[in-house]
Amino acid sequence: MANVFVPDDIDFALYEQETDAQQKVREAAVWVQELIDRIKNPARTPQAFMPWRKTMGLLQFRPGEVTLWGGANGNGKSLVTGQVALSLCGQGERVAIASFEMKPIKTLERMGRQWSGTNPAHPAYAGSELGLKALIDTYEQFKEWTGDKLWLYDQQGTVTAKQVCAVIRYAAKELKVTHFVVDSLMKCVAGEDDYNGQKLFVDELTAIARDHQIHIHLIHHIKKPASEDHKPNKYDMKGSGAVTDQVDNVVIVWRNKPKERKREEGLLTDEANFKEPDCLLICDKQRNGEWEGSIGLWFEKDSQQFVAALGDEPLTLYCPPEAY
Ligand SMILES: Nc1ncnc2c1ncn2[C@@H]1O[C@H](COP(=O)(O)OP(=O)(O)OP(=O)(O)O)[C@@H](O)[C@H]1O
Repeated sequence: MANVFVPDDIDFALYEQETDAQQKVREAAVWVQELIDRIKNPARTPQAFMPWRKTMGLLQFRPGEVTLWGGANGNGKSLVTGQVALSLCGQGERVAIASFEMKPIKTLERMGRQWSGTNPAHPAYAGSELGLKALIDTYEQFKEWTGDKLWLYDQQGTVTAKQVCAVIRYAAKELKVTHFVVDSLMKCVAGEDDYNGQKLFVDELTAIARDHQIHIHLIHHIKKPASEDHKPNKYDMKGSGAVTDQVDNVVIVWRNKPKERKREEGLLTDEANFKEPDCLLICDKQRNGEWEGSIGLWFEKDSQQFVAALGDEPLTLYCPPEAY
């Protein structure tokens, strides 16, 4: 299974130093030369995208940037970012996840379902020797596939911002990780009203991302909305407003509870089920990209995946999206 690294095994103190001051003032000609070089040699830099073909080209997870993933409790932030992480691995990226809310085994249980596209607890497998063998084979493949692609940091509860930054530096330097997922911001600071702590932490994350040329995905909660019908935006984030100012991208995961209510009440028509997504990814900021907007997704329960249209098969996450 994926590599798990724990605080007891590694001396993270070695990675606690502040980011070195960078040489900040340089003549513009240095960068103009870089533009000339790019024109002369427009070699395509590797790009990291979201897993769905319909999202290709809309939002990129660029090296040196931080993406803030926001949403209310239970709205699917961990599931979406887990699926994105698997897809990034499929695109050749090396990903580490530090969830201070969920144990690695639980994170991997969900990601295993997403990767295999199936629910191992499905009654179809029960009592079937062939079914059991197929499942074990699939999970053996999952284990092998994750080997040089996926790492999980094993520590739950509250940590200090300094510790988290050290873990990310370690992962970038020693494990050559290119994407780091932190779940979630509030576990890394003193509290919801610790505005300065939040600002300093996110500032440090942007510096680490830039210095190590990795992408950091930071999960964050929104303030309790007045109604679940409200589609949040970047101003609904908990804590300091500076957080959204500092990050490069903001994506909000909104679960369509009004649709779920209609279904429970027997009022959801086939047409509405087809037209209305189960989840919206609302991109409310993309500093270095032109697109902002919403992406509708449907929840596929067995695989715990989000798919692009009602009835779509789960995605093959071990391939890059263009291969689907
Ligand atoms: N759009 C959806 N439709 C149906 N079920 C959903 C949807 N989104 C999430 N869920 C369910 O909600 C559960 C919680 O999802 P998840 O843990 O990803 O939320 P979260 O936003 O990370 O929550 P928290 O903020 O509490 O960590 C999932 O196990 C899934 O079953």
